Amino acid sequence: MPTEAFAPAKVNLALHVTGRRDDGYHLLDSLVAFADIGDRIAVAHAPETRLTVTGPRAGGVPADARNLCWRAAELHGTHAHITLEKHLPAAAGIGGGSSDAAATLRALEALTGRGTDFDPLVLGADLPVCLYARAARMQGIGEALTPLDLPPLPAVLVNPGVEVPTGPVFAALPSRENPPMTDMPVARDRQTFLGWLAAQRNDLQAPAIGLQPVIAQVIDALRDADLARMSGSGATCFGLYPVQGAAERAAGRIAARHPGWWTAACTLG
Ligand SMILES: C[C@@](CO)(OP(=O)(O)O)[C@H](O)COP(=O)(O)OP(=O)(O)OC[C@H]1O[C@@H](n2ccc(N)nc2=O)[C@H](O)[C@@H]1O
Ligand SMILES: Nc1ncnc2c1ncn2[C@@H]1O[C@H](COP(=O)(O)OP(=O)(O)O)[C@@H](O)[C@H]1O
Repeated sequence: MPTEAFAPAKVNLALHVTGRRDDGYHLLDSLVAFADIGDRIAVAHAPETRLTVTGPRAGGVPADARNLCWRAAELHGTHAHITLEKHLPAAAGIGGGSSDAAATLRALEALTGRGTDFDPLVLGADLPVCLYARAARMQGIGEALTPLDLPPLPAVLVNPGVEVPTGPVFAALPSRENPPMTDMPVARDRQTFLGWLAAQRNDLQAPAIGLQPVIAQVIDALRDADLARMSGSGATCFGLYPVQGAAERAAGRIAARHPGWWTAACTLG
């Protein structure tokens, strides 16, 4: 019987780059939320590690040891047949590979009863938050997490179909020492929260637009949202809407105008 796990899309609602370590990794101050859409993982015992990638976004995703799911299983020390049903675009700033690896580890724990006994950072800076899989403030290079309660946020995610590798976007930052997020208000009603969020930033947005100018068109396509911003190192952008129906209508409009883009309505929280 395979054991299944959900790999939700990760969205950086704000992402401040506050410094750089001696090893080149950047210090972050980020508000991370998770969507109710994502990839699906199933694992079953097997004589050796095997990966099958299926689903609408399987194209181009490696099905070998380059895949973070495969590496997660090897580090867990379990031979498994992993099935990855890919719904999220890859190299898109929404943690596809990291969330898949985290879901693989959750599924392997359920299958074997054994947890993760290695430092998840070896699989990437986004692994700790993707293992947590709930809204959090993320600091350090990604290892320091503070849990948060967010109001449910109806949203649209839009990706223009260009892959943006993370390293080159960090390398294109004009400044590596920027102010951290301001203190989040204690009241977490939607209006107060959105007012605060609008005053935060994604420091990777301008360098990513420099590398892929189409990202500016994506933000423009989301101009009727209460707030539109890029997630992670891009190119996926999110727009926040007052209610789910408004998000679904906006997603429909954007998909009709830009049939080549990946567009999805969801709720973040
Ligand atoms: C930028 C973020 C924000 O959540 O998201 P994505 O755009 O990847 O979704 C993450 O920090 C990405 O995490 P992850 O994708 O796991 O990155 P890693 O594989 O560890 O690193 C890829 C490359 O990004 C740069 N990097 C990453 C994280 C960090 N704190 N500082 C960095 O400088 C390094 O050049 C590194 O070689
Ligand atoms: N499970 C996976 N899903 C998608 N891409 C993966 C996966 N494992 C490894 N990769 C590789 O990692 C690269 C970054 O993908 P991804 O983790 O989705 O990006 P990001 O870090 O921007 O969210 C891709 O180009 C792909 O080749």
